[in-house]
Amino acid sequence: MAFAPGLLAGRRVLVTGGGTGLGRSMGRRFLALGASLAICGRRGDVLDEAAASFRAEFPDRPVTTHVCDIRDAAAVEAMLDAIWRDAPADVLVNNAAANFLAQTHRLSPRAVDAVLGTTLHGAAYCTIGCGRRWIEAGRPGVVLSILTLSALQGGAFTVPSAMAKAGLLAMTQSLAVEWGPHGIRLVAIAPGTFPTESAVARLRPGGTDAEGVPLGRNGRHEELADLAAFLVSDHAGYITGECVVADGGRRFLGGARAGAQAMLRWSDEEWAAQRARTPAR
Ligand SMILES: CCCCCCCCCCC/C=C/C(=O)SCCNC(=O)CCNC(=O)[C@H](O)C(C)(C)COP(=O)(O)OP(=O)(O)OC[C@H]1O[C@@H](n2cnc3c(N)ncnc32)[C@H](O)[C@@H]1OP(=O)(O)O
Ligand SMILES: NC(=O)C1=CN([C@@H]2O[C@H](COP(=O)(O)OP(=O)(O)OC[C@H]3O[C@@H](n4cnc5c(N)ncnc54)[C@H](OP(=O)(O)O)[C@@H]3O)[C@@H](O)[C@H]2O)C=CC1
Repeated sequence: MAFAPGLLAGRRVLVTGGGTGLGRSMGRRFLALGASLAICGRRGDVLDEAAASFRAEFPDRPVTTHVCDIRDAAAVEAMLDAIWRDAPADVLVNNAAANFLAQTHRLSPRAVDAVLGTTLHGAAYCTIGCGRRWIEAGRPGVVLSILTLSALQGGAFTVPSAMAKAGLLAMTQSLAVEWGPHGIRLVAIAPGTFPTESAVARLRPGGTDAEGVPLGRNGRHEELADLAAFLVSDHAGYITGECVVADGGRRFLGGARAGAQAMLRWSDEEWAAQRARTPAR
């Protein structure tokens, strides 16, 4: 473990979509670092299985589950009321999202709404609900939103997701100003490829090689979880409105000079040949 075991001791963290994938990996890390955890999602059986696994590994750490479709603003309010009845949350992680590959000109209105409803509106309902409670109680708080590279550079064939994640970035930057005086921080992570069952099935039907990643591999869940733990901890207490990219350098290669991708695979001999071809002054 990279951090002091008590890094998040006493913190209550709500992770939306915390029953699967990256949300589950982050929740597990928060528990290991001393936090208590609330997770939500639409499928109760998935949440129960994740909670049972957490409790088996961390028997002294409180874990609660909340069946909630975050597209429904009233359901989000009911969930937050239930959490706050126990004790106020300190950290919200906007992780739940919806996405699939599709040609944009063929998307139906319901398809657009399915992605925006969860990824943008749902995260907004959760953020505003937590922020209002923190401000009314004079409590500090942290909101971490999980974005994607497409929030920064667009995302062909996942356009509603790119639009929603760009909206969350704008929310992060805007509320860092508006809520800063209340002691509320907003931060974000834009992950590259971190294989999960759901993302592979929806977005990489051909599997996940690390083509186009300068570091030559996909991200590991523990790397994202460690970054998330740092950002929500007091060690990041002066960071707000920022988005940290964790992509193995992928976006810089995308914008790199022509041929850079092939040059990554050049041997020492090919580099020597290139050196020899370079005219002296
Ligand atoms: C490791 C590999 C990763 C590679 C990453 C690189 C790629 C780009 C980076 C993107 C980063 C973002 C990643 C993620 O967000 S991963 C998380 C993905 N997880 C989820 O999406 C989970 C939740 N998703 C869902 O529940 C469903 O997929 C859905 C979004 C469809 C919502 O389900 P719901 O039951 O509410 O909706 P319906 O099934 O009724 O459908 C609603 C309308 O949407 C249309 N639809 C559904 N699927 C598609 C499709 N594939 N193409 C086009 N349209 C689709 C459906 O037909 C409905 O519309 P109509 O009623 O008009 O027919
Ligand atoms: N994996 C990757 O490589 C990348 C992932 N990301 C981001 O990371 C996050 C997690 O993705 P990942 O773990 O791969 O995917 P998952 O599909 O495993 O995670 C999505 C979670 O959100 C929940 N969820 C979906 N819709 C709703 C809803 N309407 N209300 C409540 N919960 C909902 C799902 O549970 P349920 O279906 O039970 O509701 C699920 O637990 C997402 O924000 C994604 O955009 C970003 C870049 C790359």
